[in-house]
Amino acid sequence: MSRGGFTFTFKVISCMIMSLEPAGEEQEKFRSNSSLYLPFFLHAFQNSRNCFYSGMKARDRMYSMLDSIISRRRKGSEFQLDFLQSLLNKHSKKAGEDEEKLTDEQLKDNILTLLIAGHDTTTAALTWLIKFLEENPTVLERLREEHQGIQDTRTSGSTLTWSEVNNMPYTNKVISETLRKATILPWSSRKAAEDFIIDGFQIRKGWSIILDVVSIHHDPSIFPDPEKFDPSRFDAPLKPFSFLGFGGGPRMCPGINLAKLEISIFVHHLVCKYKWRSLEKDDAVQPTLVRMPKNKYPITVEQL
Ligand code: HEM
Repeated sequence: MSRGGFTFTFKVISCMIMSLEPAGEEQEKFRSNSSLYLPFFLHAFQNSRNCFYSGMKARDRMYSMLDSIISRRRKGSEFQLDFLQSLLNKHSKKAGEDEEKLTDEQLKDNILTLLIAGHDTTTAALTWLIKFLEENPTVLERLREEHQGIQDTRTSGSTLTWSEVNNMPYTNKVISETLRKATILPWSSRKAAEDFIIDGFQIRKGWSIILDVVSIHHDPSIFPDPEKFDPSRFDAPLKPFSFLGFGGGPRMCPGINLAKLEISIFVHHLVCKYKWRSLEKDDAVQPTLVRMPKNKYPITVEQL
């Protein structure tokens, strides 16, 4: 699953951010370079010099590809309605303006940040979701009912409309429960803005703080029977900051709506058209920055 999920999420994100054609040569080059760049992040804690070297080289190749895309756009030989174009429109220097603009280096860093932050997380979310659905047939059945209901009331075509995507209450709960149980990003960090005391511990202004999100998401006083996959936990509003699947506060994930949109569309087609079965039973988690099933959860898929 994970390889297919990786390709799918990469194509969606690279298309939205900088209009790379889903089957084009640039898309393929970007995808293969970013799969070399990612291990550098994911294994940062395992200190691998090989990963670091090949990751930096892949980053430089992506920078030079971005240079040529940006130059085509600046010359006007290419125009697209995408995120890169809105950055370029806002950050091109115009005569008489003294507003601070992003440099091309900063522009390229922003694009790479979105690509890197956006697709591996979404791939992991889809992989866990497929695993949890297979392990919980009653949840799958209810989810399928929601999506078949959408299909049955549609008068034409198979493309989801904006209002259909925004009216999937059970799917939203399944996504949240997936992110709670799997906790794809296991920790977040913050710097204390002021002195404070928490549970009797004194924290000083300026200290770096690591939040252990796995423990919060598996705290039985907040989520009773925490190992159970139970989307109904999200029926009622939760205590603030107890669900941190996309983080919280001003540094919360800016890609939350895009991620939910991608997952909802994927789920719709998956549960309406297919059934699947895992090929291996293994609950181990890969101990990397983005938590994935260690065996990448191989499955066989059949049409319904
Ligand atoms: C299921 C998919 C995703 C999950 C689970 C996820 C989760 C997270 C989490 C937990 C954080 C840290 C928030 C905090 O510290 O409070 C984060 C940050 C971030 N995410 Fe996501 N994310 C996902 C998809 C995306 C997508 C699609 C994009 C963009 C295309 C994106 C871009 C970012 C960026 C740029 C940050 C850093 C924000 C900052 O530091 O100010 N993420 N994400």
